[in-house]
Parts: sequence; C-alpha cells; structure tokens
Amino acid sequence: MNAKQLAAEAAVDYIQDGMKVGLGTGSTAYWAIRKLGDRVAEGLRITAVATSRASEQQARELGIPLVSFGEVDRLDVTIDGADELDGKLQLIKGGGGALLREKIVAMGSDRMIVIADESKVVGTLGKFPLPVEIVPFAWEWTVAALAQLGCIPELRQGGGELYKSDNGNYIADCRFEIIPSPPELALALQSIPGVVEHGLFIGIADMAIVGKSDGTLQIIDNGTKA
Ligand SMILES: O=C(CO)[C@H](O)[C@H](O)COP(=O)(O)O
Repeated sequence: MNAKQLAAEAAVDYIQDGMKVGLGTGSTAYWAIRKLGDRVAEGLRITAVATSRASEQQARELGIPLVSFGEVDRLDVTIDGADELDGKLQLIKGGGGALLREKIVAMGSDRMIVIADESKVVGTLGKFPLPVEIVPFAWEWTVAALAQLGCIPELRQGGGELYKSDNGNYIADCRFEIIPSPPELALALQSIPGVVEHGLFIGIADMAIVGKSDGTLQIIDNGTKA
C-alpha cells in the first residue's frame, strides 16, 4: 500500500454511521473516497458533498450518497489532501485547482482531516507555488497585483489553453519559495479585488494523517489554530 493510500484509509476510520462528510480532491483524496465506497457497500450510512466534479463522479460511481448544499447546514468532517503542510497545520492547497470549493467545504465542517504522504510536510510553507483563483475579468491587473506581493505568478495552463477551475476562473500559481508569515500573506491576498480565493488554509485543519514510505503513520494534531 502506498503512503497516500495508507493515510487516506486511516482517515476513513474516523467516519461513523450517520455522519455528513466532505470529500476532498486529488490523488490522496481518491483513496479516501475509494475506501469510503467500500465501507458504504458494507453498510455504513453517510451522506457526502464533493469538492470537485472529479470527486463527485468517483463518489457517484461508488454509490456514496451525495446531497446538495441546500440539504445540509454543516458537515461533521472533511477529508482532503494538501500540497504542503507545516507543524502548525497551515496548508497550501489547490494543486488540483479545487481550492475554492475545498475551502468552502472545509470551513463548513466541524473537523478537517488532512491526508498526505511525508513529502508534503515542510518546516516553512512556500516551496510549492501557491495557487490563487482569480476572475478572468482584468486578469492582467490581478496578476500584476499578485507580483507586487513578491512572487512570480504564472497562469496555469491546461490542454494547450488557460486552465479554468470548476467555477470558470483562472488559477495563478504564485512562486514565493518561502512564505515567512502565511496569515499576513493571506490578508494581503484577500485585499486584491480580482482574487476569488487563495490556497492558504490557516486555522482550518484540525488534524493531519501523514503516511510514510516505511508503512507507518504520523499524526499531527497539536497545530496552533491561527
Ligand atoms: O488541493 C488539492 C486539490 O485542489 C489537493 O488536495 C492537493 O493538490 C493534493 O493533491 P494530491 O493528493 O494529488 O497530492
């Protein structure tokens, strides 16, 4: 079993009968959804919402009951991957382009469990280019404003054209190399009008389950919620 699958399946052990569950996006979340599908087939009764069309389709194929956002106020737990995470459970997300939906779903959950392999754990965030979802209108100005924050922003490409998120927006991948203060950067990003959402998750995750190549798990749950 690979390290992503190990972490993902361990997270599914936290799901109990009757829970409302947020389904993340990406190659690690894939394994969690697959395991949840197995447990639903065995009789586990849950309802779920998905953070992307891809995860929704996977859940549907596996028979996981999906509900609309109008049918639930809050979720009990969301299980999702991350591109980077530090010891305070601050995250960079959005490598798969689903950061806006992922943040809405995670913040609407009583608990967010992050699943990752050990390559995602860092001392300081920033090596992974920070995904920022921006509206197509006047994107040139928004990208220029992002560059003013000290990064090199690059609009994500997909299939020979500009990538569009499930929400019809562009993603600017912002290369910082190091982000000394994620909360300060988050505030600065939020003040740019063309920014819809950014991939810094601060004070949102409650616990991380990290799968290691030696087959063991590391639990990070003592993060200071900023
Ligand atoms: O934020 C995400 C998608 O927007 C993913 O959770 C993140 O990119 C990690 O992906 P993977 O599990 O494939 O490494």
